[in-house]
Amino acid sequence: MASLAFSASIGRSISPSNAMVSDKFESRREGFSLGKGTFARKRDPRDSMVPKVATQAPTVFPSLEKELAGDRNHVAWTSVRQERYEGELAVQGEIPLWLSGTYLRNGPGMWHVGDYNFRHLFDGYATLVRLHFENGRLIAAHRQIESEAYKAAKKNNKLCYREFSEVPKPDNFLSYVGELANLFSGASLTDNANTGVVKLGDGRVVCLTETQKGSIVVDPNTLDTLGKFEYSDSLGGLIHSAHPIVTDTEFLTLLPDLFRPGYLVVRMEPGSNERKVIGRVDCRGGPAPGWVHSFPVTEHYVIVPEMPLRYCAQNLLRAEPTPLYKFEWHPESKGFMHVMCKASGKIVASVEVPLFVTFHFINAYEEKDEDGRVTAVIADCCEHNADTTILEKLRLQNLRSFMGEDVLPDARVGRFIIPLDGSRHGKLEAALDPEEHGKGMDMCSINPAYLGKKYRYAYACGAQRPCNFPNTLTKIDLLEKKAKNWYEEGAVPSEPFFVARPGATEEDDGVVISMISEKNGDGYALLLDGSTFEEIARGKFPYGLPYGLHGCWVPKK
Ligand SMILES: CC1=C(/C=C/C(C)=C/C=C/C(C)=C/C=C/C=C(C)/C=C/C=O)C(C)(C)CCC1
Ligand SMILES: [Fe+2]
Repeated sequence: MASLAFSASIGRSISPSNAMVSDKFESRREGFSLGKGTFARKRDPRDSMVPKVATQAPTVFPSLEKELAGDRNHVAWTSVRQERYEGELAVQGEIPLWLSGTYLRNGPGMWHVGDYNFRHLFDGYATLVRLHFENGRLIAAHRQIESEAYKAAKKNNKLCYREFSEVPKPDNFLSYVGELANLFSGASLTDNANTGVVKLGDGRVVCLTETQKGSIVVDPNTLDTLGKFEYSDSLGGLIHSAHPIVTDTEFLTLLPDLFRPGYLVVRMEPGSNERKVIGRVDCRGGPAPGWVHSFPVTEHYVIVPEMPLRYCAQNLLRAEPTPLYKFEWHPESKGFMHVMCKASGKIVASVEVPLFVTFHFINAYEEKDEDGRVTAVIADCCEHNADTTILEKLRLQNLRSFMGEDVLPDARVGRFIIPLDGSRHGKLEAALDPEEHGKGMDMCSINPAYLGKKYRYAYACGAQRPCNFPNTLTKIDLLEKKAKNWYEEGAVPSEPFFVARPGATEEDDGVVISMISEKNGDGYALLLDGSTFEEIARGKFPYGLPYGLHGCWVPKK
């Protein structure tokens, strides 16, 4: 397939009213050459207009838009146009002068190799986006992460590693046998670090996914891939939680044990690559540990969720995806919450809870009585009403076929109440009426100063129905049990990320950053006031970016 003819006028300066200045481009999008390999894809009628998008003010293609059915070509679910970009964004509104630093957001942004299109949102090759705020100005950049999986796909023009749902096709039986061996050793698993990005206490910035080998160090200024983050311990295992708890003083994560169902709770110090075991939790139900995409902590405890949606060794081996991918729903195995003391590794509570499905914990804290004794742990999460269908809804075909029907399954802020008095059961209830946020709830953040502590506010994506994906930015007030919602028709916002104002004393004194993929193919970075939840500024990208998952903040030194 031919690469698109590429306008020669790249790397030029244009006026800020044209949405960017001093833009640096490299290879051009789908059907584009990336280094040696060519990622060729069927030509999109809009590709011919790419140079316009890159060099002019917001470009809408009204007649073309009408011709395209539904949201088939929503930019949120379309591979990123080009491998990298950097430029200053024209800003409407005012960026607070105190906002000084870099927001990084990671996510799967390229969903094809050659002519082959991936099927699931989580399969895409990682696209890292950077928003640098300084003196009221906003410089944006994006770049593909150079994982082995991405480089091999570019070089060979085919999928070479096992992604979330995609499996490379073995050329013959012998290579299939080899492939099985590779699976057991982990060699065939992807290192496509497409899920999150964290800043460690020592300043290193690491992109992550659920395979341990997919821990990749990047330069937050240039977005260069610096190399693998190699864990120097011998704890082994192939997978870990995609969301470690990272503070200036520690890195905590969970390593699921698929052979002897359970989890290792491990800790790593800043400056070190060695994880040390705090303790182990044995599963109480099921043939395998529950999927732990994330987990919460309090000041003194690590909470280990045992979700009835469990890893499945047979599904890991399959060539074709099953409805729940590498997982299986085992309601008979029940759901549990375990509480481990961070200092001793002892389990202080292990309770059965109602069935649940969650990917993202919001926060947790210790509830105390009037004498200051801890009586319970409260853990909040984005809970999908114990329904796994959200995984299927996140298939690209479903995301790309929105025709106005309301197909997003309901979700809520699930609040676990875990008593520490030896009770055998814990509770799970909605922390507020889910109607407040349109019964959509995922992709959450809090003020990081409240991590593990009693808190009042959470930011997340909710729903304005009908929709097929969370389409609002939502501020949840857990005290008043109310929500404020930001919504723009047809827009797909990414996870709202809270940055506190230096010196703030109120929990919600700061800004919320999100990136918006618009219906017309455009996109912008959005700043909302953390308290009023009103827009304070937006910076328009030269073209819309695909949806992204999780981010982190790197303050200016
Ligand atoms: C690559 C392999 C795996 C990878 C797992 C990955 C990449 C998991 C990523 C999970 C994510 C991004 C979950 C996000 C959830 C967001 C939701 C529910 C949003 C809802 C909106 O309404 C394993 C499967 C671990 C195994 C082998 C290989
Ligand atoms: Fe996540």
